[in-house]
Amino acid sequence: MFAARSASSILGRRAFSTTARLDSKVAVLGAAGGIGQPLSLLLKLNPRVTDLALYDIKGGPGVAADVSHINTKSKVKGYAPDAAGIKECLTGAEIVVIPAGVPRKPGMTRDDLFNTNASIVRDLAKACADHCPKANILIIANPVNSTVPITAEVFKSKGVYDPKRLFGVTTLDVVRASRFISELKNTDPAQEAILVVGGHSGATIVPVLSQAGHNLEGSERDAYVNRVQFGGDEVVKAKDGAGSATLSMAMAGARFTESLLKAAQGEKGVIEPSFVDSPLYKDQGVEYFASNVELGPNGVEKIHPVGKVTEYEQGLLDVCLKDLKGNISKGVKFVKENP
Ligand SMILES: NC(=O)c1ccc[n+]([C@@H]2O[C@H](COP(=O)([O-])OP(=O)(O)OC[C@H]3O[C@@H](n4cnc5c(N)ncnc54)[C@H](O)[C@@H]3O)[C@@H](O)[C@H]2O)c1
Ligand SMILES: O=C(O)C[C@H](O)C(=O)O
Repeated sequence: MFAARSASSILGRRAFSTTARLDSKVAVLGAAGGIGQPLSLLLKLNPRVTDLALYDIKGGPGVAADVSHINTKSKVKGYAPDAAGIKECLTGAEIVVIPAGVPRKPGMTRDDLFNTNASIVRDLAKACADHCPKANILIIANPVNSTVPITAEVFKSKGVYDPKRLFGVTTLDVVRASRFISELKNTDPAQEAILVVGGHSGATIVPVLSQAGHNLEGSERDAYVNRVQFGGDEVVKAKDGAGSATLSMAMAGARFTESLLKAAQGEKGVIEPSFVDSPLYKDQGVEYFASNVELGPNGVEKIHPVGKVTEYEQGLLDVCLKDLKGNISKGVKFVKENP
């Protein structure tokens, strides 16, 4: 079990169980990409995953052959981009993780990816609705604030939408928020649980530091919030044209998948932040919102409210809600106009 122990230490506070009680097929769409490859590796190391199905428009079978040599029990299969390939890949999947899509280059916003990624996600969502309508769908492809509504609209149009099973993966924002505060406070980042709410881009990412008992003031607070909101840009800039966060995102995606599997296998009290179809701000016209979500055997079990915020955090939330509304309606409109 060397591999499993290594993975648990990679994932910090979330240690893997060594006993899987159910068959759990996980499919990765975009498996040969910068995120897809390390994510597939981490999923191969997770004993809760019994079948790993790896699909990409290019290179899925190669990644699968490579990962399949790792001496953990799960079966691995790679799929080529044809109708039979995606059908077989998705059939029986309990979880589908979607990092397929183009990443940012310096100077771009996530919204600049919309024109390319909207149709990629729409088409993959159609395949999921056709071949695994009851699977939990985890959207990593950006802009998440729009690609989640796109997926929902596709599922609605096919009459199989279950709001409890669609998740925008915002875990990386929480991972960053805990890491960045630990750098300021000299604490163990694995023990820091900073709530991050809203969405997944710039001003829609709202860290609620006050609830974690940390008090930052003035320019230090502003710099912290800015770093959490624009952590993705830090990586895009450092990679200098070679893409965006891949390794930290793979860790975050593997952590979210592990949490869903734990909850599906009966563990109680599993909570992860996620961008979901949420009642919290529907009265303000915001249909999807990220907050802490308790996971269960049927996906979303309970959506936690944001809770008490400071006046400063409320100001961040107000800006977030305005931006989110536009991002969401852009995704909805796209599917209506390009079904
Ligand atoms: N949610 C987050 O926190 C988060 C974090 C990092 C990156 N991302 C996003 O994830 C996406 C992927 O990033 P990356 O660095 O892995 O990019 P990448 O270009 O390295 O990989 C993308 C992969 O998707 C594949 N692909 C493209 N179209 C496809 C299709 N129709 N079907 C199947 N596969 C397809 C490509 O062949 C490629 O292998 C980007 O949109 C990026 O912005 C999101
Ligand atoms: O910044 C990006 O474009 C990728 C991702 O959304 C991130 O937060 O790292």
